[in-house]
Order: sequence, then C-alpha cells, then structure tokens
Amino acid sequence: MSKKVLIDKAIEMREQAYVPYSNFPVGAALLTKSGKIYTGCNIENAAFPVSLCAERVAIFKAISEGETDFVEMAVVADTERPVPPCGSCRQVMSEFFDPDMVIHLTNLRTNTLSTTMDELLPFSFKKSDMEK
Ligand SMILES: O=c1ccn([C@H]2C[C@H](O)[C@@H](CO)O2)c(=O)[nH]1
Ligand SMILES: [Zn+2]
Repeated sequence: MSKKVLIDKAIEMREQAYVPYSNFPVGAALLTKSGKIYTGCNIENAAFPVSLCAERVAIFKAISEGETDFVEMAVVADTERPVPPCGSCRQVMSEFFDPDMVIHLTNLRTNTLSTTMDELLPFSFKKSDMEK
C-alpha cells in the first residue's frame, strides 16, 4: 500500500522539478516512522555542481523538520530502467536509513526495482567508523 502511495507522490512531486539545464525531472517521496511523507524534486543551478537531487531534497526537508526515522522511499524519473540514485545521494541515504530499509526505484512505465539501503551502498562509511 505505502509503495503505491509513495510512487504516486513521487510522480506528482516530479512536476515541481526545476531542471532548465538537464531537462530531466526526478521526484522522490519519503515515509517517516511517524507516518508523514516528505517529497522532493531536483533543483538545478547555473553553477551546475550546487544543484540538488530529488532524494536529498526530500531527506533534508524531513531532517529540517526534526524527522530522523524513516521506513520507505520512492524515486521516479522518465528512464528506461528504474532510476538509479547518484553516489552522493546514496551516501546521504546511508547516514539516515537502516541497511534493510526498502527504496522503490521506478520510472513512468512503473518498471519498479524495490531494493534496500545495503544493496544500494554496501560497506558504506558511517559515523561509527570514526569512533575507534
Ligand atoms: O536519482 C537521481 C538522478 C539524477 N537526479 C537529477 C540530478 C540532476 O538535476 C539531473 C540530471 O542528472 O537529475 C536526481 O535528482 N536523482
Ligand atoms: Zn543524487
């Protein structure tokens, strides 16, 4: 159930993308343990590297509202295969998502790959790695 709701929210949010450079809109939706959904779209900039991906916009919106516990995420773009998150987003996701958290990667053909955080970024660098 949450899978379809999240994918529909991500598709809707994709319409808000600000993508004058890539013309490649992406949408994301993130479900918190408290039951709220935070959405995100990619927002680009004339200085290309300061652009932000849809996934990080959704995560940062949630974190900035005090939400730190997440249960599921969906990401959508008009791709051939389910959209693969970039490396920077995978690293940010791994800061907040449990290794077994499910992430639905999809496209407008509803060709969906439901994967986990650990599958997306195995052996990731974490806060705990700096504790010794
Ligand atoms: O998973 C992805 C992949 C790409 N993008 C954005 C970054 C940039 O704005 C555009 C092209 O890379 O798509 C995302 O938001 N999420
Ligand atoms: Zn990214």
